[in-house]
Amino acid sequence: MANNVRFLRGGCRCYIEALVRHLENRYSVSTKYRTHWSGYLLALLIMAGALGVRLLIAPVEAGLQYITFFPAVTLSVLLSGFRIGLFATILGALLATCIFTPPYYALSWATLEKSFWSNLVFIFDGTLVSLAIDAMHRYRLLMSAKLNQALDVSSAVESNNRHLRQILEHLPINLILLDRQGNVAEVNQTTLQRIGRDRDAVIGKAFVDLSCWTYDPRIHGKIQLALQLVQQGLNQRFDVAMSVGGRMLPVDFQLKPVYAENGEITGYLAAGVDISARKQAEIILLRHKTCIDTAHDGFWITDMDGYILDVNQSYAYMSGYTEVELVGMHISAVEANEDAADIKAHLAKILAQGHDMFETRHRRKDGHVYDVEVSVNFNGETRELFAFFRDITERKQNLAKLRIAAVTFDSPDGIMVTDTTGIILQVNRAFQEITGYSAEEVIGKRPSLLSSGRHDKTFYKEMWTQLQTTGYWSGEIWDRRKNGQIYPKCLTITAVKDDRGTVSEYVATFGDITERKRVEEEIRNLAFYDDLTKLPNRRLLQDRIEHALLAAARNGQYGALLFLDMDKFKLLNDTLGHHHGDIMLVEVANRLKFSVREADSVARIGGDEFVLLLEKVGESINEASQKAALVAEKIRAALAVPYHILNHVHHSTPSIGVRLFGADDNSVEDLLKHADAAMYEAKNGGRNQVRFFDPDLQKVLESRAAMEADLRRALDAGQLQLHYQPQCDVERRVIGVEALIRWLHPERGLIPPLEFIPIAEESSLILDIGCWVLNTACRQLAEWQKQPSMRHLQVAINVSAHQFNTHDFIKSVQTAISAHGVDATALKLELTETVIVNDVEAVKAKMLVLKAFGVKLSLDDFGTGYSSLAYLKQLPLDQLKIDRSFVRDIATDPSDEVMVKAIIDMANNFHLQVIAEGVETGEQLNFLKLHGCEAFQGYLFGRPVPASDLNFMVEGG
Ligand SMILES: Nc1nc2c(ncn2[C@@H]2O[C@@H]3COP(=O)(O)O[C@H]4[C@@H](O)[C@H](n5cnc6c(=O)[nH]c(N)nc65)O[C@@H]4COP(=O)(O)O[C@H]3[C@H]2O)c(=O)[nH]1
Repeated sequence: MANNVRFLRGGCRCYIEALVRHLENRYSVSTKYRTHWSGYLLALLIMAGALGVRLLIAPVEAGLQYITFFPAVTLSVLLSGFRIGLFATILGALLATCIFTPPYYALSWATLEKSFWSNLVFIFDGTLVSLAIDAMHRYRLLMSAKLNQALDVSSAVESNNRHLRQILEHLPINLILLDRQGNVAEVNQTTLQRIGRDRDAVIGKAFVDLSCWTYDPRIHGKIQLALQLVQQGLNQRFDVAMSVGGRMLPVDFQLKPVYAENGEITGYLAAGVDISARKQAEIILLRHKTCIDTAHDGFWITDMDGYILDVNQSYAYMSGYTEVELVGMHISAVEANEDAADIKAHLAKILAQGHDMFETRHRRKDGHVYDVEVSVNFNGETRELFAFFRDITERKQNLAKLRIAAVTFDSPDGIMVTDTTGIILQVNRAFQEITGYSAEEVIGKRPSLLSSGRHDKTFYKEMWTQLQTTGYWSGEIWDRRKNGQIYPKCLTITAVKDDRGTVSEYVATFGDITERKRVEEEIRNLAFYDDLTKLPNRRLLQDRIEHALLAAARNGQYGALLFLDMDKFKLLNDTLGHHHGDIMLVEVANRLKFSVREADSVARIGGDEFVLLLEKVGESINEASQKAALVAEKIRAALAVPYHILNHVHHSTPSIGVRLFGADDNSVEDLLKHADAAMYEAKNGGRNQVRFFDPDLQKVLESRAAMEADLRRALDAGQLQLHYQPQCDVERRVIGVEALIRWLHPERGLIPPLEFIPIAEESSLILDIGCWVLNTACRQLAEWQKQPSMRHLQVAINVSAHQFNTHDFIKSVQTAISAHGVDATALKLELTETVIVNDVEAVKAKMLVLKAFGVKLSLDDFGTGYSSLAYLKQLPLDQLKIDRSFVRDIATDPSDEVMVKAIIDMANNFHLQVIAEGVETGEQLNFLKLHGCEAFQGYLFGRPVPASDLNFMVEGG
């Protein structure tokens, strides 16, 4: 039972809930509603209720049964709509038929028929009522919906306005509405809050006078201008700083006119946006841009294809292009190491890995290439490449320098680095090799460790003083190796300065110059010593004389210069050869060295000329002369001892000239010249002698030297001539001539050969002159041989010993003969006895060759020399010439008479022709004829004349 009650209660509650929902639906604002089962149930209940009430108040036969159901139908329509109303109507018709149509409470076909018209009317009415009520209901609903809709719109507008106002009030924009005069008409809350004023305090105030502008005249000006322009209908935009709570807020204001519907300007709207964030962003952007622009490094942005989009000033400066030129340029225009294909590949690599850092080289606008270090990043958002460039040319150069420095440090020169106090910091391998000390042994020590002790404190003090003042010292120094050996080194010390110019280290570079010194010594020996005898040469002698002169001036003592020349040395050289000559010179040098003191100097100044320098030989001129004479004599004696040279015994003596010198003398050259002059004097005086210098002699020698110079020029200038002196037979017929040289000096006139031939003999000039004479005489002979009257003449020419002894003398004679085409038998060479003084065999051999050509040989000046008769026997001579000194006094001096007779006899014995020269008188001629002389030469027959004059002489008889 309880369960049944609970079930019923539950069912009722469900039904009631359903009913409520039904009614809610029914009276909802919606114009639609759905027919629900609860509506049918409700209609049943209402119909049942109406039936119950009818039956309670009246019996079934009371009639008006349809009125019973009419209100129920109406209620059902009202509550549940047309369909339910129709349902209630049909239900009412059925109930009325069944209950109120007799027989009551029965439903049959008959009752249905009986109540057909009543039911039809009822159903028609019910349907009509249902339709009417439903239509009314629907109309109400529609009206109500429309009303609701209208109500909704107006409240939404109001709400929107409120909302909008709220938004405008609190929008973070300063909104200020101005009237036409520029006074504030309305202002939003944001602005009021920002400027810290009430609305009332602001409304009506001039916009330009608002306190937020901080009375800055520039801001006022800006606003005034904007107001003026906006009044002309132009929109304005300006940035101003608003004072907000004590700080300045940047605001971007837009001022626009507000128009009425008729297009008239009714006021202006000023809308200010807080741009502090933007400004901040701009500042940050500016900072970044400034950073990039002012960065020392170059910077650019490129697209992914390598075209430059932006570039900073540093890169522009670096590349030499302007920023404008660079923008749009492709990387390949500045890249020097990579070509376009390489760049493309490199860009792809950077895009793949997002970044890269590398070194390359860029080309400046002027073509100059420089090294750069590149750091590049790919920005995925902008799809751009950001690259920084650093010019590393200097760094590279520094690296190169460092490498060079490292190589230099590894150089064969020793290097030592010390700090400023002289403590050794570093040494290189060469240092260790040269000094013998390892790096560990010297680092931390002082360079004095290497000192040899050869230099005193002053030396090192001066070195450091120079280093400190100039930062550099260079010189030679003696140091000691670890093994104790002292060696010379060439040292350079350089002060190294830091960036501030303060000395930070000293670098000493040195080389072991032991070998160089040795070579230098060798060169010095070559330069200052004679290679053959190892004696000082002229240069060193001059140096020593200079010192001796200074010493003489200081100590007041005299010194002496001995100039000596070996007599007949040239002869030895020419006859036995230079090797013999050299051996003799070495012997002479040794004898000289043994003959003088250690302090004295012996020098060889050329050929066979030696000079001895004796210092401190006396305080007075007398004492000095005596001592010098003693030494000179000692030397003369020592050098006069015969020389044994390679199985030959050579006799030679010196001629010695002495020049004393004292405090008054100062010219080295003069001293040497004077000693040389004295030596000549000794030579001229008969050789093997000692002579002291005589000033007059000096003059003679000087004039000889001048003449030698003139003579040298004379040969080329054609100043030499040959004159010819006739040689006659007993019938006084000219059988030949002697060619005699003449010098036609342009200033001094005709110079006889005795004045210049001896000078030429002393130099090699005699060879040139001899060659000229030989050729000139041959040319003349050739001329005469063409003339019948002269053809028989024999031409004699003088040949000096020097000329005869030259190795090519024979060749020169042969050449002259064939060159001029002369008959060699007409050529006669007059030789002096000096030719045959030494190597008789060699002279003989030469003579034989000459004779083989047909050339005749005559021995000139016979009787004046040292000729031995043995020579006469051996030599293939044709003629002897009696010297004119014998002929001159032939009549007065009995010894000359004997001499001439002896010569003629000897010639006859040796089957030699004989000719007498210098025949001036008939007496002399007769004497000579009487004693068998058959040829004559002398003024008696004719003086030497030019060739042209000789023709007359011969032809004229
Ligand atoms: N007082 C005097 N003198 C006479 C007489 N007859 C000839 N003389 C001179 O005696 C010299 C003879 O020549 P020499 O004995 O070979 O002596 C020559 C010869 O040794 C040398 N000489 C001349 N020409 C040459 C030459 O071409 N070559 C060489 N090497 N020496 C030459 O110069 C020397 C001197 O030559 P000159 O002055 O020409 O002197 C010549 C001649 O002029 C005379 O009757 N009385």
